[in-house]
Amino acid sequence: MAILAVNAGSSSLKFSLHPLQDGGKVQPSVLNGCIEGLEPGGTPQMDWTFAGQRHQETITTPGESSFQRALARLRVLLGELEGAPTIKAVAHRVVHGGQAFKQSVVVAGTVLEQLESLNSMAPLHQPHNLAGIRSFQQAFPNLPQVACFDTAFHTSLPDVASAFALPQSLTEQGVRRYGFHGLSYHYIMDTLLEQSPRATGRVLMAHLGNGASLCAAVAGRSCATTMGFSALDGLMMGTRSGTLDAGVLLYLMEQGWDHDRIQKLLYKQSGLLGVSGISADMRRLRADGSEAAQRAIDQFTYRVVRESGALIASMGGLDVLAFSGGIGEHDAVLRAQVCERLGWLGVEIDAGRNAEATRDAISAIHTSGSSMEVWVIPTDEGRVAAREAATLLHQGDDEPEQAQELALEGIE
Ligand SMILES: Nc1ncnc2c1ncn2[C@@H]1O[C@H](COP(=O)(O)OP(=O)(O)O)[C@@H](O)[C@H]1O
Ligand SMILES: CC(=O)OP(=O)(O)O
Ligand SMILES: [Mg+2]
Repeated sequence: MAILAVNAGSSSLKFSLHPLQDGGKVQPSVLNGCIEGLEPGGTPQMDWTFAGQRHQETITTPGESSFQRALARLRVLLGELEGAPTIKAVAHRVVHGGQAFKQSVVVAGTVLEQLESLNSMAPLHQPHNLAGIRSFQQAFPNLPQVACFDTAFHTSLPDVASAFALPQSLTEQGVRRYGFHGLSYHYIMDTLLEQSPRATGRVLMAHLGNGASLCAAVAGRSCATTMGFSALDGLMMGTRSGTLDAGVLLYLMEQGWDHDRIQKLLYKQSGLLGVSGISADMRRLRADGSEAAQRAIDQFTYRVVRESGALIASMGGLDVLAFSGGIGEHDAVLRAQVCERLGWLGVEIDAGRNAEATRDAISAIHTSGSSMEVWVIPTDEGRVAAREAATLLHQGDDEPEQAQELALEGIE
């Protein structure tokens, strides 16, 4: 038996298959894949690795939309893989759980409607996450669908960190900091706790990918984070501005900018792409070498350092720093510059270990004289989602009246 973990985005669908041990313990994935080109009119391309073999193909399966075509192909693929375990449930990454969902939930009753009411708080993610759940419900009607929230890891935020300096009535309505990338932080935190006794102290985790954020955790629990009410706050990102003086929005509104134009600006035209005018992709900017590309990289680095300082101060110091996400895992120059600028804290990394850490493995990159540990942790949001689903279903298994026949009959 296994759990299929799914991360449905605006233009991509990431999936991984996690076998379950007896007792419900989740194993690392045996199948990992990504389908890109899912935007309307796009040509879906699937890239997947099974049993150590990588495959790539252009999806030609017919269907109403590129997402439906991709899903139809994925169904067939899951049935074709020789020796793959039977799927017991599908675990979906859903970025926003709002005030109501503080932990993972089996999607039933009004859950989808409640989650839909949060769409405008994460317009780049939530509608696609939920469309993914609906499509998988139709494609695999016999399987439980489990929603696993990015916001759940941050429900431990103290009020002082989660409330904005706004009237209490708005805070009570739910206008407050939720924080995101929680599945990733959950994974990084658990990994650090397995690797180092110091991880029970003050930890700063940097998830630097297309979306980017920082999380401060003490005793394994989130106590401050840079993303807020929406996934716009905090660090500069691939196409998002991060923290912005709200006065800029008032100014733009006075200039006649409407909601949709401002939303597009903040979510799709800013960040590395907006500043460089070249690309949202850090690899392309590093390779470009132009002044505009360097300006965007410098600003990204500066913002990581500045926000790190704020979060470290909120914890009163630091014991462990961890880099993750596409940029955090691969970009040794970024890691070196961030650590150098935090040198006043006593952090020191080994240049050789830092350069080597660009491989897909957990690495410690600090020197023996460093006052804090520095780790590179390849994140695995799918594994956390699968684990959450396995736990929920295991609880369900203990209640005989809820026992269901979960065999994957839908797959031809
Ligand atoms: N070798 C690399 N060097 C620098 N940046 C990289 C490298 N590999 C990937 N990245 C960057 O990682 C980012 C994507 O991160 P990822 O966590 O995969 O994003 P997401 O899951 O949000 O789509 C892109 O900006 C990409 O350029
Ligand atoms: C919440 C968020 O920004 O997610 P991602 O990094 O996947 O875009
Ligand atoms: Mg991501």
